[in-house]
Amino acid sequence: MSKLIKGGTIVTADLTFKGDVYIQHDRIVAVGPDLPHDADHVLDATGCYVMPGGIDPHTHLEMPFMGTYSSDDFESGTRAALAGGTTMVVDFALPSPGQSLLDALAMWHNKTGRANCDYSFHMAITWWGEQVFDEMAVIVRDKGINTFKHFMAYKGALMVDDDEMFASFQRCAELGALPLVHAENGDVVAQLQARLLAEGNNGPEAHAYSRPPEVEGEATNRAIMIADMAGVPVYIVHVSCEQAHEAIRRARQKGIRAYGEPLIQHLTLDESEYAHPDWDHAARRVMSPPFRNKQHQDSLWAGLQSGSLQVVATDHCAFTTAQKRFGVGDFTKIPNGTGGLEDRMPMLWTHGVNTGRLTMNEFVAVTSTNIAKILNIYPKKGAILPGADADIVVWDPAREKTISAKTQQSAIDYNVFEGKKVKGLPRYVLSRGVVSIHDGEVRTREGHGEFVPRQPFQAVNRALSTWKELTAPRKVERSGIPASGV
Ligand SMILES: NC(=O)NCCC(=O)O
Ligand SMILES: [Zn+2]
Ligand SMILES: [Zn+2]
Repeated sequence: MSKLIKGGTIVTADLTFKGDVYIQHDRIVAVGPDLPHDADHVLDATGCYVMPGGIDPHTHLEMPFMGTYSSDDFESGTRAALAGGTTMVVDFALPSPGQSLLDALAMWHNKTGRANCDYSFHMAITWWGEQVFDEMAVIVRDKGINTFKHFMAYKGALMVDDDEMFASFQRCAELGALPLVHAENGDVVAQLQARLLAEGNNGPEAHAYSRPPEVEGEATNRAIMIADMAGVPVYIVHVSCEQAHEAIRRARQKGIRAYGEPLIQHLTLDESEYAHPDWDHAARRVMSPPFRNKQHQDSLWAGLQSGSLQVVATDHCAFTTAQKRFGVGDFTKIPNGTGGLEDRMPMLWTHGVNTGRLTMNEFVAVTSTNIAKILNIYPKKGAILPGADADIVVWDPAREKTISAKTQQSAIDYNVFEGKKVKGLPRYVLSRGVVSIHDGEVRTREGHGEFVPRQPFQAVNRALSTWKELTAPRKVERSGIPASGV
């Protein structure tokens, strides 16, 4: 079965040119001007940009969290992803304390039977011991996972301490894996939460008061310094503020390989949402870190423009209004998380490309190609090249809509972007060659999604260990040692 995407402008992370894309089965086989018309299906891309499908490296589908499960599963979540131009998601396998990493991974694989697009996993390190140390090697060498997530927050649940993090980061360095970090100082958050509650501050706005930017900036800097001491690169998820961005920027200027991932929510929504008089409105926007002010947003945009931040994700972790109401009277019980999978690409195009904050090529870089390279799956993903998977979005810059929960794919009953107008939407979305969005209509295929294995890193980890070895502390050999003074 062959397909031809005809008459569009191909936009990649580094090139923009007129051309067609020829697909056979699930792969791109040719890219260039005026390719032959003999394909089984021709998709008209006139007036459109033909780009690599988006990759969202941060989702929590059907995640057990705060006494409930996030409400989008791998079916509705990947359907929402495709509707918005995202053709691959990377979710998190979360072992419970004491649980084998391999058992947790098997549990997460069991959730994916109805996935509509390709997916992969990060493995979370939620506890530490010899078993975890040993199983990390199996995860990397046999299970196709090269990233390990560490939560510095959620004290008493997912949080790990510095000791555990340093041990795990060193293991990542040995295995050619990349540590990911949720950087918030969980001890300080816990104290601030208790103080706010004691003062009678129990509404959703107190969630934001309990997680000021300093909590994130301190933890980000600590994670980066620990990674540097362990001799491993580090990827900071959901960077929301200048303090965290500044720590990443400063580290990068010193040659440290630190990556930063802002979310579309933090780029486009601000803290005023928590002051809304409607409790539900504010609680639906409770996530960690919380939304910030305009200065922090400007910092994140500047980071994407200058390259100090590399990836835009969603952290899609969707809870219904009924679930959010678990926290009426106690903001610490509001399940943390928001949706965004369907809206990431249209919102970033509208607020990034249409405003001149991002070029189209930068858009492709931060939604797809950069993370494909960081995760070691480029050019299978994140590229319009012969041999690449046919994960493609045909993007119509003139297509418009107003975001509404009534028309969304996500299973929840609201949308944090409700009422926002977007200009720039998919005309077609192909998931490994399957036309899943056809002229805006959803034609996803349940079970089509496949696990994408990822090989351990070679170049960066090897370069870092070579440098660490060269600069390691060495004993000074002395010829004459004076006798002890006693
Ligand atoms: N971000 C959030 O509030 N919920 C999802 C879990 C996490 O990433 O911290
Ligand atoms: Zn997080
Ligand atoms: Zn997350």
